[in-house]
Amino acid sequence: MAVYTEVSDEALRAFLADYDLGELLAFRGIAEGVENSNYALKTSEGGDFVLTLYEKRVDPAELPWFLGLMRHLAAQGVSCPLPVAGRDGIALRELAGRPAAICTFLPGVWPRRVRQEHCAPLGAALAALHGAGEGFRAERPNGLGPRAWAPLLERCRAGGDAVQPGLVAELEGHLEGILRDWPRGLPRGHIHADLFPDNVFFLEEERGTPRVSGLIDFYFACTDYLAYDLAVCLNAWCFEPDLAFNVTKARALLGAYQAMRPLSAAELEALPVLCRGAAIRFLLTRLYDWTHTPPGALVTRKDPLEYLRRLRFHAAARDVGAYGL
Ligand SMILES: Nc1ncnc2c1ncn2[C@@H]1O[C@H](COP(=O)(O)OP(=O)(O)OP(=O)(O)O)[C@@H](O)[C@H]1O
Ligand SMILES: N[C@@H](CCO)C(=O)O
Repeated sequence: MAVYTEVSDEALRAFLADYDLGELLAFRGIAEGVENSNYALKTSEGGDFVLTLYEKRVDPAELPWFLGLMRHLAAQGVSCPLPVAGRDGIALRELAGRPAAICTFLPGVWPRRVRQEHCAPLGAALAALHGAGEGFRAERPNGLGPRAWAPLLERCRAGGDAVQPGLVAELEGHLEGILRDWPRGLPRGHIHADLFPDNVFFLEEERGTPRVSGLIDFYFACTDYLAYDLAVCLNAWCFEPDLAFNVTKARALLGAYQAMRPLSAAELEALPVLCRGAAIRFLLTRLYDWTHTPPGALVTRKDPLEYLRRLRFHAAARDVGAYGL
């Protein structure tokens, strides 16, 4: 459930008076997502939009960077939400006491069950995203990169072993190895950093071939190793519901990505540790939410232990051969 801030009909109509979008025809809260409040809007002049009210976990000072990146990517042909400016040219505004922006609504649906056929289009879309990011000059450090992981684990220390006995010690062991092996000097650029299935929309083409129709939720985007984005996707897309790794999906994802941007020898060599890093990043943020969210809160907590299974898989991977290459 992700409508934390309620917006009244009157407040929304007053807000829209500053745009050239005509009359409000319909609006509804969107239940998905965990970070921000989202509403779908229909207006008489513009069609369909998404109104986002940025909740506590997004730093308002960073919003111009995210919106600027989305504007840049859209101008480069990436299908991503395009921030819509008011009549004064400003897209980032305030509504119900929160920073707020209207963006274009993207067609398609995200895959509830990832099939092998989704993975090649995903790889191509990721490579296109990385190419399109070139030329956006401002950088944003990855606030959930390697330097953040030890402090996050520390904050989970008190509650971690209640989730699974021995969890904190096991994670300390993994983290030490990840930080020791973390690569230096890989190609960098702007990465999405959270490209999970619920952030990628598809339209089904004839004969069941899916086509990516849009990428959303750029609020973890940052400037980091490009191959780390692939590691995030390998974790999020290539494990089955029983947490078995699906090497065919990985091969499709990596093959389509490499057809557009071949990985260097150093990136290939680093892939297993990048995957370990991506797994511990999501494990730790999930563990933090799991141990710090009061029962009955609106936020849907995600299972951190799914990422422990992934982490163990990557830790056992000797080299890139484990990913089908
Ligand atoms: N531009 C868009 N076009 C169409 N639907 C959108 C758009 N932006 C958001 N949505 C819808 O809103 C839902 C939640 O959006 P989003 O994933 O950005 O939420 P969030 O709370 O910011 O993020 P998180 O996934 O991190 O919880 C999406 O699953 C999608 O259904
Ligand atoms: N994609 C994240 C949540 C929100 O970014 C996860 O699954 O843990």
